[in-house]
Amino acid sequence: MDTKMAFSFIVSFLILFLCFVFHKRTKGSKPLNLPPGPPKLPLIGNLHQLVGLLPHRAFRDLAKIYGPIMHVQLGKVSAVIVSSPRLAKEILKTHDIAFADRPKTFGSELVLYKNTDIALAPYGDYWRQMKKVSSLELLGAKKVRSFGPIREQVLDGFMEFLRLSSGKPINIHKTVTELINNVVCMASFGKNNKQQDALLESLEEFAQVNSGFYLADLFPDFKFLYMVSGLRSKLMKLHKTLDKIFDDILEEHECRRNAGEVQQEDLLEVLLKIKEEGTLEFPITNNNIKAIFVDVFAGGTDTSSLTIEWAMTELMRNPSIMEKAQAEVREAFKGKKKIMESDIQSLSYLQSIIKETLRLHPPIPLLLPHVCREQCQIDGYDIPVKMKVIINALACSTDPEYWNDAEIFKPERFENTSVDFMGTNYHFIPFGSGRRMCPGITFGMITVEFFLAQMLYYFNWKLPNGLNSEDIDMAEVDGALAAKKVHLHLIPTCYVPEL
Ligand code: HEM
Repeated sequence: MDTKMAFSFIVSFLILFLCFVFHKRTKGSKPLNLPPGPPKLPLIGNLHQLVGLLPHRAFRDLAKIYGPIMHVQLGKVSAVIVSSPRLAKEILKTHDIAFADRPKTFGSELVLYKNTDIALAPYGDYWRQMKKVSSLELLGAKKVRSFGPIREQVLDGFMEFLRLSSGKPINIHKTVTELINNVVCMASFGKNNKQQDALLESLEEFAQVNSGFYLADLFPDFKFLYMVSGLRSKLMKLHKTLDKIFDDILEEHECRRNAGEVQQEDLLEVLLKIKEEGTLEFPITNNNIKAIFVDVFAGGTDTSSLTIEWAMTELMRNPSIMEKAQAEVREAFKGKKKIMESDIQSLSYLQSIIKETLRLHPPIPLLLPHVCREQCQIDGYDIPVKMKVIINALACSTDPEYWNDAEIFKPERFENTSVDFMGTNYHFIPFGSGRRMCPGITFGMITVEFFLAQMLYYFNWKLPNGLNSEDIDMAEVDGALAAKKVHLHLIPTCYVPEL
């Protein structure tokens, strides 16, 4: 560390400490019966218990000691962590309205145009209106089905790429993410966009710096931290880049519209029409549309691609499950020259594999944070207004009280049961539940299923460099998304179907 950096670090720390002491003296403490939790250190609270660990795994371990409802102090942010299906139901169903808010961060206000997207919009009339638009007009079953030809076109290209790569290792993460980004881009704007890679890169960076675990967000009262930590300039730069990309996309779309080239109703066209009709109670602007596309790209790309990567990883680690899955698709598609999206509905074993993947590797293991709007009691403890509430979906989907052999990959557990991810089985909530539940389930799941079905039908897979299945690194990256830390590389070899 150079002298200048060391100096600014020491000064920040001192100011932080003085602010902390001052705050403690001026604020009277209320006699609330908060949930129990691990002992807290002055200033940093429980942050030291998370250093170098993955929050969803560290919280799951702490819950084994302190119980399924825990109070933690993350710097200056007070949070309640819920880790059991019974209490997740209390928050997401019984007291759904009381916990339907989201936290605001400096980053979300800036990059999401004052939180006017859907995912991080505060609970209220604007959010309700846009959630309805997303569920009915953008991501409803009919609209998602209308993008079938796009998925088929992208997958045809992928299968051709795999045939050409036969015998050579490919990076599953990189390839699948790029292709799903193509699907999302074509569904959103009607065509691929030359800036789509830059868009994805910026959104990945935003997801990282807006995870809620950045120093400045953990001490939100101390605004200077945004400056000294460099987060402010990073976010300003990100906002500028994204804004320019979206402006270019809007301009190009306008030109294509004027030239009569917009044929199929892509998502941008749907939103522009809604804007122009002017029938919404809260009229939307181009900035609101840009904020919604941040959700569509951030929510629609990595979640699906990492599910495919984890599913392939588990299949490589479990050869008998891979064999059974390939037998299912090869029987179902026997004699077909081309696989259409309508053909995948009968693949019940593949669907169980996807559910089991989402159970052990929920892409957003802590869901998106909820915020309490009305003081209420959960399990006898007080949860005050503004308290951040984090639901540990991973802890719920691996709770040994609900799952036998909870840590073992066993798709058969989903056979002959009605347990699904639609938000009513609180021991399995990879998409959340209640008012703030994910509206993109159909879009995400159809993509994951169609990709996996074709990858398993047309190809056999093996690990490169003589690796064994036990050698696969199962570590996750640190961030809001539980992506695989070391990308999965696999060698495809063509399977010639019997006609
Ligand atoms: C495998 C795929 C996906 C997974 C696992 C997933 C998961 C989630 C989760 C856990 C939440 C938060 C729920 C909560 O806080 O209680 C969420 C919210 C959301 N997701 Fe997804 N998602 C996926 C795909 C998509 C897609 C494809 C889109 C859009 C194209 C999307 C858009 C959204 C939006 C807009 C929200 C915010 C809803 C709200 O706050 O009201 N997601 N998603």
